[in-house]
Amino acid sequence: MELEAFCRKLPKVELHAHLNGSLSHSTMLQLKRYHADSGLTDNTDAFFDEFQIAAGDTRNLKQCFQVFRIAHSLTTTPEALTLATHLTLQEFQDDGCCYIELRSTPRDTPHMTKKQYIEAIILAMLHTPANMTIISRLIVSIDRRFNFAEAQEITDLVIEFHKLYSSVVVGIEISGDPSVGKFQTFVPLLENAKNAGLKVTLHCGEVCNPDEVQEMLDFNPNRIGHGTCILPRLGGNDATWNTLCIKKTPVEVCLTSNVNTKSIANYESHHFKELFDAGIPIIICTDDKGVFATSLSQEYRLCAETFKLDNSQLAQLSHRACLYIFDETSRKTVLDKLEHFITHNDLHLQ
Ligand SMILES: CNc1ncnc2c1ncn2[C@@H]1O[C@H](COP(=O)(O)O)[C@@H](O)[C@H]1O
Ligand SMILES: [Zn+2]
Repeated sequence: MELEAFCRKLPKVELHAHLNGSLSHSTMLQLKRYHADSGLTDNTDAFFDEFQIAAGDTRNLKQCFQVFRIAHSLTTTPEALTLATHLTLQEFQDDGCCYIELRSTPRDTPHMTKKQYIEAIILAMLHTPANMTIISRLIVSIDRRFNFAEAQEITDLVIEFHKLYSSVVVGIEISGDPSVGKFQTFVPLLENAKNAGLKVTLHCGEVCNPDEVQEMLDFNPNRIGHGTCILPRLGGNDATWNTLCIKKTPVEVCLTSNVNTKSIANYESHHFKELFDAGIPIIICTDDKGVFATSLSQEYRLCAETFKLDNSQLAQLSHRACLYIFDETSRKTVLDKLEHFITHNDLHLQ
C-alpha cells in the first residue's frame, strides 16, 4: 500500500486540534453561506484568503494569532458552532481518525455567552449526523491572555459541564500566545479542575522560557502540547530535558505547525527524534489543520518520510497514542479497532 493511502487507512486518534484553527476552506465557505442565509453580518471577505497558509509559506506565531480572528468571526452563533463542529468532525473521520479530543476557547459573542458556547459544542458532539462514527470529546481551552477572573469563570463552567456531561467534557488546557500571561496565574484553577476529575494538558515550551517549562512539568499535567523548547539545543536546559525524560510526560507533537510557525527550522531538526529515542510518549497531532493546510494522515506521512519509519512503526505510534486519550472508557474500543487493523495488515508491534 502506498504510504499516503496507508496513513489515511490507519485508525488514528487526534488529541491536539483547536476547533477554530481546524476549519477547512470548505467549512469556512459553508459558514459564510450560513451567515448570508441567516442575515448575519460577515466581515471576512477582505481577508478570507489569509486564513489558510499558502503552499511553501510560513508565518510566525504572532502572525498566526491574528488569523484566528477570521475563523472567530464565522463562529459567533450556536448554529454556526454546531455546523463548524460537525463539518470538522466529518473531515477528521474521512481522514481515518476514529477518536478526537477537540479543544476550543469559550467566547462571549453578540449572539451567545461562554456557557452557550460550550453547550453548543457539547450538544453538537452528542447529536452527530447519522453517518458519523468518530468518537468526539471536548477539552475546554483557557487563553493565556485571560486574567484570573476570566479563567475562573471558564474553569467553573468546565467543572459544571463535566458533572453534567462527563462522557463528553474530558479536559481543560492552556493555550494562546505563549509570550503573553503567566502559567502560575492558572495553577489554582487547574488544581480545582483536576480535583473535579478533569484531565489537564498544557501548551508547553512553544517559545524559549525554561523557568515556565519547568513549572509546567512540575505541575504533572496529563500531557503537554509541542514541548519544543525543552531540549537544551532548542532553548530549554538540562533540567527541563531531564525532567521530561524522568516524568515521561506524553507530548502532543505537531510537525507542520512547528515548522510553519518557525518554532523549528525544518522537519529534519524536529525534536520528534529525541523524544522518540528517549522513549517519551508521542502523539502525532495537527494543531490547526485549517490554518496550516494539513491533515492527521499527512502528519503521519511526514513523520514516516522524515524519520524513516515503516508501516509497523506508524501503527505502533498510533497504538501508543491510544494509551493517552483522556476518556478512559473509550480506550478499549479504539485499541480494538487498531489491533484489528494491525492483524489484518500483517503489521507487527514491538
Ligand atoms: C500555533 N500554535 C498555537 N499555540 C497556542 N495556542 C494556539 C495555537 N493554535 C491555536 N491556538 C489557540 O486556539 C485558538 C483557536 O481555536 P479556538 O478558538 O480555541 O477553537 C487560538 O485563538 C489560540 O488561543
Ligand atoms: Zn495548539
